[in-house]
Formats: sequence, C-alpha cells, structure tokens
Amino acid sequence: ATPPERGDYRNAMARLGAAVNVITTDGPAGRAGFTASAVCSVTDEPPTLLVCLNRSASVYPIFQANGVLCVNVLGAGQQQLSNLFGGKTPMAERFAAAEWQMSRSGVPVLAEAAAAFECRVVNRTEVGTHDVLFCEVDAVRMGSAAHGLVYFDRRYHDLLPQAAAH
Ligand SMILES: NC(=O)c1ccc[n+]([C@@H]2O[C@H](COP(=O)([O-])OP(=O)(O)OC[C@H]3O[C@@H](n4cnc5c(N)ncnc54)[C@H](O)[C@@H]3O)[C@@H](O)[C@H]2O)c1
Ligand SMILES: Cc1cc2c(cc1C)N(C[C@H](O)[C@H](O)[C@H](O)COP(=O)(O)O)c1[nH]c(=O)[nH]c(=O)c1N2
Repeated sequence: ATPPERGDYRNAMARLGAAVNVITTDGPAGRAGFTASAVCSVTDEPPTLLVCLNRSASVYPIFQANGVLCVNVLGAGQQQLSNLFGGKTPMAERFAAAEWQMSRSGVPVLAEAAAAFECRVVNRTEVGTHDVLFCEVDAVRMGSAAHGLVYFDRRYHDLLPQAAAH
C-alpha cells in the first residue's frame, strides 16, 4: 500500500490531542529549550519517558551534548510560553519569559509547570527526521499549575474539568 501523503498524515495527527511540554537543558553546550508534544511515558520501572526531537532543530546539538534535560509540563494559560519555545525566538528571550529553578543536575525547571521531570538521556534511536530520546527520571516535581494544557486541532485548549453530572 502507498503511505498517506504528509499533509494527510499531519491533518489526522492534528486530531491526536497532546499535552504541551517545554524541554530544557543546560551543561557544557549551554542552555536551551524547545516545545514538544511528542512526549510519553515508557515504563515506571525504572521511571522512563521518551521525547522525540527533530535533528534539524537548532537546539538538537545542545541536547545531544548535554545529555540531561527537564520535561516541564505546561498548564492552562501557558500557551504563550509554548509558542516562544516553539521555534525561531532567540534562546535568551525564551527563558526571560518565565521563572526558573535549578535542578540538581543544573537544568532549568519551570516553577509554574503542572509537573516537571528531571532526566538523564539513557538511550536514543534515530527514526526518520527525529531522534527518540529515552530519558530516565531522577526526580519529579509537582508544580503550581492546577489545570492542563492540550494542543488539539492546531490550537491550544485549557483543560478544565467538566462540572459533575447530576
Ligand atoms: N513531533 C513534532 O516534531 C512536532 C509536533 C507538533 C508540532 N511540530 C512543529 O510545529 C509546527 C506546527 O504544528 P501544527 O500541529 O500546528 O500543524 P502541522 O500541520 O504542521 O502538524 C500537525 C500534526 O502533525 C504532527 N507533525 C507535524 N510536524 C511533524 C514532524 N516534523 N514530525 C512528526 N510529526 C509532526 C504533529 O502531531 C502535529 O501536531 C509543525 O509544522 C512542526 O514544525 C512538531
Ligand atoms: C505545539 C508544538 C509542539 C511541538 C513543536 C512546536 C510546537 C509549537 N515542535 C517544534 C519545536 O518546538 C521547534 O522546532 C523548536 O523550538 C526548535 O526550534 P529552533 O530550531 O530552535 O528554532 C516540536 N519539535 C520536536 O522536535 N518535537 C516535538 O514533539 C515538537 N512538538
């Protein structure tokens, strides 16, 4: 069978709603961060998640060299931060838009995230244009954001609980 055209694939993927995360790093190669929706839990023994990173991103060599990162899960109302880290904005400007704490490994952690996962990259696999980074979680933090943020249909949606039925 012939595979779907890229546009058709993306149109369908646009309906696969996903949490929005700012992935940060710091270390010998310097500080960097980017927005990722391609993040998911792999196993909880040992706690491991994956992040898909486009090898053509300007931040790619920095993440490659540092080998540590933090997955900052954005909350309701933080779509501006997602757009800032989603491309083209100079790195200093991205980080100036929020308050950061320091993880034990020296990686910036977003104080206002819904949750944050401090990780080491333990494995990576090249698939097409992307690297799949397998990341072991050394520490978790529960942040101050109470409601989630979801990217669906190429737009952001604040995730507010439905009113209880009856
Ligand atoms: N996994 C990714 O790398 C990824 C995911 C979402 C958005 N983006 C970036 O943000 C831009 C805008 O996204 P959009 O959702 O508003 O519209 P879009 O039409 O470009 O993408 C729709 C959906 O297709 C998938 N997708 C898009 N580009 C991809 C890529 N290079 N690799 C794997 N999956 C991809 C994502 O699920 C995305 O939400 C994209 O063109 C891309 O540059 C990348
Ligand atoms: C909502 C949303 C979701 C994603 C992205 C963007 C946006 C707006 N981007 C693109 C990525 O954030 C962008 O390419 C980086 O900011 C790197 O850009 P620079 O090359 O540094 O400008 C992105 N890139 C990637 O490699 N993996 C991903 O999962 C995602 N997900």
